[in-house]
Amino acid sequence: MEHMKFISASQVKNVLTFESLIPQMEKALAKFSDKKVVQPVRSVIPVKESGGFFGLMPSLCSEDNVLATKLVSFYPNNKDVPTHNAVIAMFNASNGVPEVIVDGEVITAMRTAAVSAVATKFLCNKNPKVLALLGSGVQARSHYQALSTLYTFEEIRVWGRTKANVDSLASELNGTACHTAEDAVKGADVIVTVTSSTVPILKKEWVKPGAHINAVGACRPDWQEIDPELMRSVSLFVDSRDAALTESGDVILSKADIEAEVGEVILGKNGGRKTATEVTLFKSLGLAIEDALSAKLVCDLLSSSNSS
Ligand SMILES: NC(=O)C1=CN([C@@H]2O[C@H](COP(=O)(O)OP(=O)(O)OC[C@H]3O[C@@H](n4cnc5c(N)ncnc54)[C@H](O)[C@@H]3O)[C@@H](O)[C@H]2O)C=CC1
Ligand SMILES: O=C(O)C1=NCCCC1
Repeated sequence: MEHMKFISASQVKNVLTFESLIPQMEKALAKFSDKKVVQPVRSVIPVKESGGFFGLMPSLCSEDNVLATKLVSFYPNNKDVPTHNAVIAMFNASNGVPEVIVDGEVITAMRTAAVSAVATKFLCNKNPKVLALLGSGVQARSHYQALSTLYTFEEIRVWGRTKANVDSLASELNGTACHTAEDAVKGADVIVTVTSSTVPILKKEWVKPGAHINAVGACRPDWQEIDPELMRSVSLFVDSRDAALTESGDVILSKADIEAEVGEVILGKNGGRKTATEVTLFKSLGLAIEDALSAKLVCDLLSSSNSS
């Protein structure tokens, strides 16, 4: 390990774009559901003293020569440092030698939103006009950017727990700061839940027929962001069935039936949305292969920018 490389967050930020990442995440979801990826459900250790969690996310995709693991911490109570921190360690899949460590903070922010963009592309009705963001942190910003790569929204609405953050995000996005979650989601075509809430914040009666929801928070088996009645009424898509049934309080506690993995929709094994009026919901937990293929993309982009 004489020559281990490190790629910093600012290097990642300089080369990674949603235009390049979204197709890569479509590939990651499809390969995962096509069983081309070896990946256990992540192991998570609660760090009780600080209310934080530490997760280990390994994956192998031999056809891409990718062997990697993300180490991620999420400390929802952090104030002066980011709530989510990560590194992605890349190994040579042929000989097992570690080659590069990539900062995972920007990748986690961007790949999660890119994955939601893919789910939205496959599940949403055509021409969504109103986007509602519930949450005003890192993922809210990132989801706006990723979804705006695919769609031109006429209206952006933001709601969150902290008024100052909601006001500043809404003004940054030229959107509307909403006083209640209900105000934000009424009539919205695409709804994104990106909070650290552990109790439901989105109710069934607020959601318009035909809406699409990306449910991104609540990654613990006893945490929820979505009203269980809404969970049971939607067409439910997930990134991984195994992960959803192990980690998602929204899925486990509501006992909602899973329609398919989004990767199965991409592969054409499931038809996705069946009617214009049903509500589709993508429950995202985050897959290790998303991180591995994002880190590989960063390495490839950096080496092509260095050689030109
Ligand atoms: N599915 C996935 O792949 C990933 C999911 N996440 C999850 O997405 C969520 C958002 O992550 P970030 O934006 O990075 O975190 P962040 O810390 O930047 O933002 C969290 C947001 O949640 C709000 N919030 C906290 N408690 C709340 C409550 N009780 N009610 C309403 N709002 C509340 C905060 O005010 C803030 O706006 C978290 O739950 C996080 O764990 C994060 C990364 C990947
Ligand atoms: O996939 C990830 O990375 C995360 N998922 C859930 C919350 C922590 C980070």
